[in-house]
Amino acid sequence: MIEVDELTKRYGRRPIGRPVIRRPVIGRSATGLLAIGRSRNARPAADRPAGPAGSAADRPAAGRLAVDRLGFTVRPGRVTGFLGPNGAGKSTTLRLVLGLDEPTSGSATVDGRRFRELSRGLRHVGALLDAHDVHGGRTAEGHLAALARTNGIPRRRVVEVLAEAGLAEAARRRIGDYSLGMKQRLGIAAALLGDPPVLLFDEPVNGLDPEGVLWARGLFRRLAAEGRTVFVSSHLMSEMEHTADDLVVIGRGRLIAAESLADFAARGTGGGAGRGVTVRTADPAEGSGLAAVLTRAGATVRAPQAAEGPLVVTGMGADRIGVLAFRHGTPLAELSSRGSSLEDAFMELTADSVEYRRKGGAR
Ligand SMILES: Nc1ncnc2c1ncn2[C@@H]1O[C@H](COP(=O)(O)OP(=O)(O)OP(=O)(O)O)[C@@H](O)[C@H]1O
Repeated sequence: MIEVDELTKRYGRRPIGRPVIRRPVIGRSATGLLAIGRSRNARPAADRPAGPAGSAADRPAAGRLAVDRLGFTVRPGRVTGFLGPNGAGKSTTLRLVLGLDEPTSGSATVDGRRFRELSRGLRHVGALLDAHDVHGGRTAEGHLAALARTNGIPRRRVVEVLAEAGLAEAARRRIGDYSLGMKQRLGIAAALLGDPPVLLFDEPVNGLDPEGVLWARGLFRRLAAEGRTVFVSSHLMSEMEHTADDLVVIGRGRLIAAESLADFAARGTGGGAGRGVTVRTADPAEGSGLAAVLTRAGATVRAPQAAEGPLVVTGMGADRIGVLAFRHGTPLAELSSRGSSLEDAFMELTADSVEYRRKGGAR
């Protein structure tokens, strides 16, 4: 179980125009998990070379409240999706949970203890934060073997997780030659290495092909079915709706929702029937009869624009429409929900938190 309580992170000021210094944190902790993460803290000002006098590099950027009194619980035996628009604070929260950054206030614990207090490292928590945080000159096998060695994990696990991730044949190739999707698979393999009860994945399906996405979804479901805590971040609701049992949704560092997927979907416009259902009858002439039946049952029916066009029904779900059509003896050629209520709920609830969007454009 992961518990986050009043967690707050305010980043310090850093000069404009300088990149974030991302220092490897390998060896900073005996846990070994830190070997697959990096600190994103900028170097302290005194530590940095000065920029040209009066340049943008000398002007301080305002400190950034990336995580703002965040509180939620991630339960075992379930896949929990961690959602929010770009820059919402998801990666920062995951780094705080993993002890890779210090919170300004509040706490994050894994099974009741701060991550740094956990002695079993990768055998307690597995994480994929950034698939690129690997040594390009190593082979996948060498990388995993090194992690296994420093965490007291049997060598046979390296072979097992490489097979699980579909990388058995590429195990002896340089990671530098891997595609993004292969690096994601390797990152997931590394998270599984210690057979941990708690797993965190930051945007794990980025770069995966459709087969890879299906594999990852199946894997997360299986890990949860085994009783593990599975926390998966994404900025896309469509990724989560096939995988997650629960959702934690944040925007601008603040909690927007922490509830089951079903409860979250019910918040969408019309509770699932908001965008309507497309209904096409096999015989266009039967459409008006069905429209009358549906209207009597309480639905709103928009008539087809052309004789052979579909009806658009709102205020009633596809399942109920199917039952009424069946009872009325009307064969259907098409019955489909128009868009997802989850997507609606996500867009509506995070609308005020979206920071980066095209001016004058649709979200
Ligand atoms: N080391 C840092 N120093 C200063 N600001 C930072 C640092 N790391 C992140 N931020 C800022 O904190 C905010 C939250 O960033 P974070 O990467 O946690 O968001 P995110 O939800 O993971 O976004 P995305 O989906 O785009 O990856 C952003 O405004 C980001 O610019």
